[in-house]
Amino acid sequence: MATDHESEPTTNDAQLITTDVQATGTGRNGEPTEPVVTARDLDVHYGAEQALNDVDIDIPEHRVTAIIGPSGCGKSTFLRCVNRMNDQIDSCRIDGELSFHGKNVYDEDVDPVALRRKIGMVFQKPNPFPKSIYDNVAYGLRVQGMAGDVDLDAAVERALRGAALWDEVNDQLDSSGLDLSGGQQQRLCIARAIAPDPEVILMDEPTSALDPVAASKIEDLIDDLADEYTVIIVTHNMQQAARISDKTAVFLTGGNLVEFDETPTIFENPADDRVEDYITGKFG
Ligand SMILES: Nc1ncnc2c1ncn2[C@@H]1O[C@H](COP(=O)(O)OP(=O)(O)OP(=O)(O)O)[C@@H](O)[C@H]1O
Repeated sequence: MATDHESEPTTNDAQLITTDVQATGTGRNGEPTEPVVTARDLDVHYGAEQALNDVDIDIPEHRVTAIIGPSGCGKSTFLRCVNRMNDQIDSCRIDGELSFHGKNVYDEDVDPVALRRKIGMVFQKPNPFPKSIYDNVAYGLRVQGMAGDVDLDAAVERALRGAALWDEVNDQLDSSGLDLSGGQQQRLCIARAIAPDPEVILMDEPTSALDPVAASKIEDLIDDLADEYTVIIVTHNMQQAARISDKTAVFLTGGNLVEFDETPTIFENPADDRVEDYITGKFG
């Protein structure tokens, strides 16, 4: 599948991408990787309430990064900062830096719509539109003004294959997306997110509304997606984080990121006692 890395950047892409970022991690194949999403001194407030406190993190490309922590510690807030979904919350104030390829996404010259083409999102509850399966997947391309530039049928098929749904729906593309099972609906939402060929996919508890079989299919899919995309997933399920992620970030109360490391290290040998207490169930 052709990726954005291979295509010429558009003006909007150029506003988002700089190359002055150092390689800091290693990918699944052991090769050095660049951070794709970086936070520095990131503070988020809703009115007077602080939701994130001085967060620093470098999220590597083509890996699955899990964000875990107790309820209210700021996991979803962090995720929403990455593609500026918090813009829609009037009381939300962001200080510090949240960068995508070294460019602060909150700079005035960043277009949030172009940013969200590069950084797609999948939510907790499957939320297909009351449209056909085909139109659900084509939606992202149409809204981004890309539908005239690509072979739409091929792009829809590629996204449905990428979301491991094509074999189940290829003979019913005109049926409503709402008629699919919950797990299929969530894979349809993943197809919708990957159709515009983003670099990063944000997932906010994408399996918590699904039965175990459907959840397991999504977990397998997330593993495959990391070959092509950088995945950042918020999950309440620590076993899930341990199963599917390469790196894990642990946020604790007060919106503090207390530890970020390779997932086996976090679960088997965390540096911070509070993380050990949290993952062994002593609190949270
Ligand atoms: N739209 C909002 N308006 C005001 N306060 C908010 C808003 N969204 C979140 N908060 C507050 O910010 C803090 C962090 O919330 P957030 O949803 O990011 O945490 P979380 O770790 O994702 O929680 P959960 O695991 O329960 O989903 C909480 O105190 C929450 O009440």
